[in-house]
Amino acid sequence: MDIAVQASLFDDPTGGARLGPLDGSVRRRTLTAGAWVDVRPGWMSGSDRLFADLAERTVAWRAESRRMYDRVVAVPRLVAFYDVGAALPDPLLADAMAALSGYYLPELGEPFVSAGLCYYRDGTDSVAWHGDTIGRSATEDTMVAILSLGAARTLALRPRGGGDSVRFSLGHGDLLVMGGSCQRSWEHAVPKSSRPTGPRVSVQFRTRGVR
Ligand SMILES: O=C(O)CCC(=O)C(=O)O
Ligand SMILES: [Fe+2]
Repeated sequence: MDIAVQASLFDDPTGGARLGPLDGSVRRRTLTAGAWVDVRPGWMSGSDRLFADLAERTVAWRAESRRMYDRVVAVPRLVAFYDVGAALPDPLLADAMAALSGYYLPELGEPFVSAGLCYYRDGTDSVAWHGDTIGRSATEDTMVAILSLGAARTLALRPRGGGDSVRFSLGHGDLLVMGGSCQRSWEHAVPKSSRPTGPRVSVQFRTRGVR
């Protein structure tokens, strides 16, 4: 590759990343009890630079070692949390949050304001079954929007109190949104993978007062 071209690629602060449209390209799957999941594969393209930066450079990852949500869950993974008003580790994440807020505002009635980041270093990192039920989501419908970067991992959902689970494979740049009663009436997990699995970063956008 020509040196000048290469230099200009590095100069591009987005690293060539681009968010596709949401209008007309989000597919909704209705679950039971007022829960639903929206999926938009390949929402962010060209996100290799963003992924590498988040994984290795711009995020102060910490180990998670606390009681999480409504039960004690195993959380072998690294995390970082950007609460309302905090500068996100990359302007692309601010763009993503703004785009999600705009698209979902008519249905959600409020913007996404926080970002939780999780780093799954390999297939042995995971998060066990839980709902995001800290705060208003314990009693109210909400949405949790997930932008997945890096290696593909399964996000599994199952109804609380038993029933068949539903599995989604989340790949590089994919968007998945859990909505309605999903945090209260269903649980979700990222199971361990026994196959060789590369690193993955998950970005979860939530509304005010929801963890
Ligand atoms: O890794 C994911 O995409 C899901 C993370 C999650 O459920 C959580 O942190 O609450
Ligand atoms: Fe969660």
